Amino acid sequence: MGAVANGNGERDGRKEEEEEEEIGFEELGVDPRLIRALSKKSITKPTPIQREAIPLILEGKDVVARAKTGSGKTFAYLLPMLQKLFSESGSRKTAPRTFILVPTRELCQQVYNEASSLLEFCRVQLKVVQLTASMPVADMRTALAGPPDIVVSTPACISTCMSKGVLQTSNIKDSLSLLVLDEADLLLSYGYENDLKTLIPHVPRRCQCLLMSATSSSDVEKLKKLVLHNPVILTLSEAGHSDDIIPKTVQQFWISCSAHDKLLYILALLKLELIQKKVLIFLNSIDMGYRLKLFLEQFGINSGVLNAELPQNSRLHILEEFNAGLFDYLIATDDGQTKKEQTSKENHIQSRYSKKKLRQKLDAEFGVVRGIDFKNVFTVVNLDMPQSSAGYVHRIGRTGRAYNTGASVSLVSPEEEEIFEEIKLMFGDDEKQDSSKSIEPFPLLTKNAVESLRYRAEDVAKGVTKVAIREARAQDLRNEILNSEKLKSHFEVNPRDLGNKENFGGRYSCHLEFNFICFCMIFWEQFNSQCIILASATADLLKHDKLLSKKAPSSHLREVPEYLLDPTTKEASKILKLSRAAMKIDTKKRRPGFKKGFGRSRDPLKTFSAEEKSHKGEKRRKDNDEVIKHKKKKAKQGM
Ligand SMILES: Nc1ncnc2c1ncn2[C@@H]1O[C@H](COP(=O)(O)OP(=O)(O)OP(=O)(O)O)[C@@H](O)[C@H]1O
Repeated sequence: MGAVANGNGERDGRKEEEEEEEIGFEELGVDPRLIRALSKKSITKPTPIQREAIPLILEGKDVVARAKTGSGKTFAYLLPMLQKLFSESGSRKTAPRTFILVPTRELCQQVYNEASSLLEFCRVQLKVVQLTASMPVADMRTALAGPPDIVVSTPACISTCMSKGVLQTSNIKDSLSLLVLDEADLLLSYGYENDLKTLIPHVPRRCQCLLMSATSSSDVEKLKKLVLHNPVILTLSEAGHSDDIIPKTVQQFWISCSAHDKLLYILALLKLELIQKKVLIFLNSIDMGYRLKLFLEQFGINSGVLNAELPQNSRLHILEEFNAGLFDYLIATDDGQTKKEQTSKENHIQSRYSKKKLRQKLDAEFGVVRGIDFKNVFTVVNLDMPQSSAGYVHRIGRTGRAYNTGASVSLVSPEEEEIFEEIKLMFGDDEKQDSSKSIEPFPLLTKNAVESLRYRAEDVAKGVTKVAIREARAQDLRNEILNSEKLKSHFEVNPRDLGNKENFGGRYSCHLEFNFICFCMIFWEQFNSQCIILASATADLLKHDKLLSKKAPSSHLREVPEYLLDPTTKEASKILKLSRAAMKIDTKKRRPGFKKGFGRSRDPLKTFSAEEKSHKGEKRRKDNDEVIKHKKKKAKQGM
C-alpha cells in the first residue's frame, strides 16, 4: 500500500505501484458479491486508484483521491460505499445514507447507471435514485420516499430539496453516513458553492466524506476545508505532470493552421481517414458545431451534435447511441464556452431573452466533457482549443480510458498559440521529455493532401451560411424536442408497440402441430415486420446523426478521387485501415430492427396509422395464403 508521506496522510502510490500489480479485489477486502458483479463486467483487476482508495474508504477514512482521467475513480468509491451499505441495510433510516454529488446531469445518469448495475448483479435490497434540478418537486418527493439508500444528484438539486422541505435537515443529520463529491474541482466552478454551503452544516461530523477529481485546483482545497476532517490525501500522481493526469496510452498531436483553414484540415483528417474512428470533435461554440456538421454532411460524413441547448433526454440518448457505436463522429460543444456564450448573449440581447429563458436554453448543469465515460473513442480532436489547460486534460481524457489506447489532435490557430503554450508548459514540454508524454506534430497529414481538398472545401464552406447554421440549429432543437415528446406520447397511447420480442418468442417456442406452426410463422412474420418497422421507425426517429442540410449532398463529394491522393497519404491511410481491422474497429452496428429501404424521409410514426397497417397487412396476408396453400399441398403429398 502507498506509504503515508506526512501528517495529513499524503500518499504517493507511484513508487510502490509495481509491487501492487498482483493485488486483486479480494485482497482489498471487497465483498464477493461485488467481485462477482465486476467479473460480469469483465473487470478483474483493480486500477491503481482503486487499489489505494478502497481499503482506506472501507476503514472509514475521509479521502481526497486525485488520479488521471479514465482511471476508475467511480468504482473506487462505489465499491466500498455499496459494501458499507450492505452491512447497514435493513437498519432504520429517516433520510438517504449516501449522497453522491456530481456537477452535471450526464454524470448523474452515468453514476446512477453504474450503481444500479452493480446492485442488480449483487441482488441486494438497496435503493439508488437520481435527482436532477429539472424534476418537479412532486417527483423528487416520490423519489425520496422510503427513503432510498443512495441519492445521486447535483448540489443544486439537494439544496432545492432542502429548501422545499422534501429533505428534512434533521433527517440528514440523523442518517447521512457517506458524502461523495465527484469531479470535486468542477463543483465550485459550476457555481455550486452556495448549494454546498446550504448542505454542509447539516452533514453530521461522523459522516465520511470523499472528494474525487482528476485535476487539482484551489477549489478542491476550498472543498477540503469545507467538508473533510483530517482526510487522507491520496495522490497517485502530482496533478500537473502529463504522465500522470493524461493516460500514457494516449498519443497527443497538434497541427498548426489558420482559423479559416480549420474546416479544410478536419475534412482532410476525416476524409483521408488519417485518424481512427470513433472521433469526438470539440468546439467552443454551438454555432461552430452546426457549421461543422453541415459542412461534413456535404462530403457524406454524418455526425451527431451534443450541446447544452438540447433537451436532457436527447443528450443522454445521443451519448448512449454514440457509445453504442451507431455513429462514428460526435461534435461536442464544451460547456465552458457555452457558459461564455450564455453570458455574452445575456449582455447583448437582454431585451429579447429573459435571463431565465436563456438559462433554460443553455442547461447550466450540462457538461459534455468532465467524467463522461465515452466508450471506444479512439481520437479526440480539438477543432477549437479549450479555454484552459484543465479543459484540455478533461477533453483528452475522453479517450484512452481504462487502459485503452487513444490519440488526440489539436488544430492550433495563431490566435490559440497562447493557450497552447500554457498546455505544453503543463506537460513540461521540452527536448528531454519523451514523446509519449508531450504533444507532437501530427505526422500523417501532408501539405499536398490538404491542398488537394482546398477547392472543394472552400466551395462547400461558402455554402454553409450563417442563416443555414441558424436554421439547422433551430431545426435540430425542434427535432429533438418534438421527437422526444412524440415518442413519449405515442408509446403512452400504444404501450403494445413497445412489445418485447424476446418474451413473445419464448411463449411460442414449444412443439406445435403442423398447421399451427404455419400460423405462428405467419403471425411471427407479421409481428416481426411490425417490430422491424417499429424498431426502425423508433431508431429512425431517434437517429441523432440524421442530415440537417437543406441542400442534398452532391454524390461527387462523397469520394476523394484517386488522382488527388499523394502516395504518402495513401500509405498512411492504408496503415490506419490495417490497424483498425486488427483492432476490429469497423464492425458497423445497426440500429435495432434496422431494415434496408426504410427511407429517412418518411415520418416514422405515420407507419403506425391504421391505413398504413391495413394496406401492408392485406398484401402480406395474400402472400401468406399462397405460402399456406403450398405448404398444405406439400404436407398432403408427404403424408
Ligand atoms: N478495475 C478496472 N478495470 C478495467 N476497467 C475499469 C476498472 N474500473 C473502471 N473501469 C472502467 O474504466 C472506465 C473509466 O472509469 P471512470 O469513469 O470511473 O474513470 P474516471 O477516473 O472517473 O474518469 P474521469 O476522470 O473522466 O471521471 C469505465 O468504462 C469503467 O467501467
